[in-house]
Amino acid sequence: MGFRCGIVGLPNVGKSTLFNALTKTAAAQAANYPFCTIEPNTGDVGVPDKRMSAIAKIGKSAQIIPTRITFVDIAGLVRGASKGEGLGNQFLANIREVDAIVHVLRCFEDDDITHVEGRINPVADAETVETELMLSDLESLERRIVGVRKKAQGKDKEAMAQVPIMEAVLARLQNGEPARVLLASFDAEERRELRNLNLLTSKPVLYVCNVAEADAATGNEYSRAVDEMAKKQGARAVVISAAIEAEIAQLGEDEVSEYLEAMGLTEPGLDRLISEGYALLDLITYFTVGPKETRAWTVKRGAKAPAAAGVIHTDFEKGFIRAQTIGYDDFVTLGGEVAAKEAGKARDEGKEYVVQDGDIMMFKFNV
Ligand SMILES: Nc1ncnc2c1ncn2[C@@H]1O[C@H](COP(=O)(O)OP(=O)(O)OP(=O)(O)O)[C@@H](O)[C@H]1O
Ligand SMILES: [Mg+2]
Repeated sequence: MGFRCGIVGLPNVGKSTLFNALTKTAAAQAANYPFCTIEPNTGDVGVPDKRMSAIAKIGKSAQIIPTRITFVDIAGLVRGASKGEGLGNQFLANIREVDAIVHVLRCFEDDDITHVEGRINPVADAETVETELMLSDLESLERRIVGVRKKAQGKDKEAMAQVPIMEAVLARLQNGEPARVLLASFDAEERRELRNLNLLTSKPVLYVCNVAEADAATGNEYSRAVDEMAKKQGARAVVISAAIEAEIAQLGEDEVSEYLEAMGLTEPGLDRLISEGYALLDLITYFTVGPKETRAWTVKRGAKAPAAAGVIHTDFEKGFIRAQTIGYDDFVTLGGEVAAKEAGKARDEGKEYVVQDGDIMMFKFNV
């Protein structure tokens, strides 16, 4: 399955440059991982997590294996995409299949690199793309609601629950607002209904300001304008120079820190991008520790212990008995499993336990 972030934006803004850097870095970070069959523009990346080295040191693990998420490099969109312009239809179909959107905005000036609108204005670019997504949602909802209303009149329970959600979204879209603005006021049930509609504008968004190399450390006037816009939407934005990231991806491990320092950076922008993408997907991490490896596993926030066990193996979920659980802070402060047990900080958790980010878990199961 895997959780997927789609890289979206106007043509020629740096999406593929970023994607290539992402996937190259990933290969370097976890070379011991078997490579799954990968479609041309889909790539798995390891999620950097500083907690893992602390755990591995205490657990004397021979290896560190990060958890992974998937990035999808999607074709550039142009004005009119929702009416099939450019690669519009395919582009929109590709976005429908991702869980979250990484929206790349051109925030660098360079006369040699064509901008489809002939000027640099990332906020207007974001609106152009968002408008196409909204138009596409609007068209699809207007089409679907006719049938659902009919069913609701026939007292179909599912349809009766869907109609008010669809109407609320339609009202927002007609007002030029994306479906995601409704999430804040929706309860869990309404959110599920909204998610089931699988609209483009209900997916969470992260803005990436692709700046010139010289602006990577500080951002620039363009990225600050994007920041403002993101804040108003309750979204987040990161500043990255895809050009720098592409450069870093070519370097050897020992050259990276020197290069970063020369650029005034403390960490690769990609690490931040991956972490933000992970947060966007509403995922949390738990760990397993042993002499062989310290390993990170991903679950949806709110997942219970058996489901978490099932991420490792379906048998762990089917035969779940209990999970020995140590909080990350306890594990690190006390200095490992034995000490945590002595201090009474190794909890036996049952089927109803909601996994917390950073938990160190060991499952007891029986098949
Ligand atoms: N931060 C940057 N500074 C300068 N040039 C950049 C930067 N980021 C990308 N570029 C350049 O912009 C051009 C377009 O990049 P890229 O092919 O990655 O765009 P794209 O968004 O994938 O385009 P398309 O939608 O057409 O696939 C490339 O020549 C790339 O080197
Ligand atoms: Mg591209």
